[in-house]
Amino acid sequence: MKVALVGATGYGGVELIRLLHNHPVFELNAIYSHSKGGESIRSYYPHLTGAVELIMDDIDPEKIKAKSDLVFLAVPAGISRDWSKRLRDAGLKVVDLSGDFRLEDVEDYKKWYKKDPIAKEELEGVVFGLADIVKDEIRNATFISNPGCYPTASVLGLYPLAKEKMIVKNSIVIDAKSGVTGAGRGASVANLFSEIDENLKIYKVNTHQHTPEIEQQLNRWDPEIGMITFETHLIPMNRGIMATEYVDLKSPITAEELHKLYTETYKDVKFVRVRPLGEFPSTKEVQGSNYCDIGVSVNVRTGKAVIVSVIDNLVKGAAGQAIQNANIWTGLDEAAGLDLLPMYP
Ligand SMILES: NC(=O)C1=CN([C@@H]2O[C@H](COP(=O)(O)OP(=O)(O)OC[C@H]3O[C@@H](n4cnc5c(N)ncnc54)[C@H](OP(=O)(O)O)[C@@H]3O)[C@@H](O)[C@H]2O)C=CC1
Ligand SMILES: CC(=O)N[C@@H](CCC(=O)OP(=O)(O)O)C(=O)O
Repeated sequence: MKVALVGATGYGGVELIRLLHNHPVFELNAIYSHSKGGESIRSYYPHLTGAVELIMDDIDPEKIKAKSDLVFLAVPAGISRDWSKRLRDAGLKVVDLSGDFRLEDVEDYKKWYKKDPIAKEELEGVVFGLADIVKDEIRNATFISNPGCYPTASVLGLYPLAKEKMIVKNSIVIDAKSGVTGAGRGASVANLFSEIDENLKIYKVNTHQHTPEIEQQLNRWDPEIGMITFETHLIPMNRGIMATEYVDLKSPITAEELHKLYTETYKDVKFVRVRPLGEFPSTKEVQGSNYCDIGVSVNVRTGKAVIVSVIDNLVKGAAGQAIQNANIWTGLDEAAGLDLLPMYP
């Protein structure tokens, strides 16, 4: 099946190029950029020399449709919405990596993304593609909205407790850290080496746009979960997210019982790996892979459940999950092209 990529010059785009290069069915035959049409992707990413030397074209939905059946759209929120519509109108299947279509409440989008809300009709048929959990919804989608990086780690970390309705209202605290590639390739002073190296910064305190996305998903499984406290930090590394979730539970539970809940929930879920009790994952242990690794514990003094979930933001948090979604949507093995061991060390 021929697939296209819009937003090829970005970090999400170039990670899609890497993963699609070895895909057994999807053939990436065309890539697009709004400002670099006519130029070779190699000139922006020399590591692709001799392997992928496609020339980028201007974004033209009709032209894309003539060449490909499915498109991965990896452009910023606020820009994605118009391209999504035009690509869908041209008859393409679209997997969108931006935050534009993730929030069911359009007022939430306005409030947290500080952009004009999307018309409700535009959300019809959109599926929030949390690929490890909602496979049946994905098979019946008309459009896939790929989850955000932090929400992927956080929601997979909390799903077993949410579906069993074990969480005390408004009690969830998520302390999350990300590598710098999460911010994309665009230059900014805040992301200079001299600002990031040997530094740890909290950002978007109580205002992060992924807050309502996490709440929306958790409240689907348990409407009593309410609101969360979600804080994000930038750490001096390229790839990786660690989300540590602190939760009050309605009834006391032992660490063994909690661990059993997680291992049972995820026993048939290929890309979520629950670590043995007492072991906690680190970001390097999933780097370059589509895995989300989880460690669980109970603080016996306070009774809080403490869950640690890690992903590679560019793979499970973006390109990998997008391909997993496209695999499921088109009837392929969900792991096609994604059976990658993490790069270690
Ligand atoms: N980085 C990450 O870890 C994650 C990213 N995402 C999401 O994926 C999407 C892409 O992110 P990322 O690759 O990191 O971002 P980058 O900043 O690295 O790249 C942005 C891309 O968007 C394109 N673009 C910018 N403006 C426009 C426009 N007006 N019209 C069309 N294309 C445009 C750029 O193309 P050009 O070359 O023409 O400038 C570039 O290819 C975003 O929505 C982001 O939120 C989601 C999860 C994780
Ligand atoms: C490190 C870093 O800056 N990460 C970005 C992730 C943004 C992102 O992925 O944007 P969406 O809202 O489109 O999902 C952030 O925290 O805003």
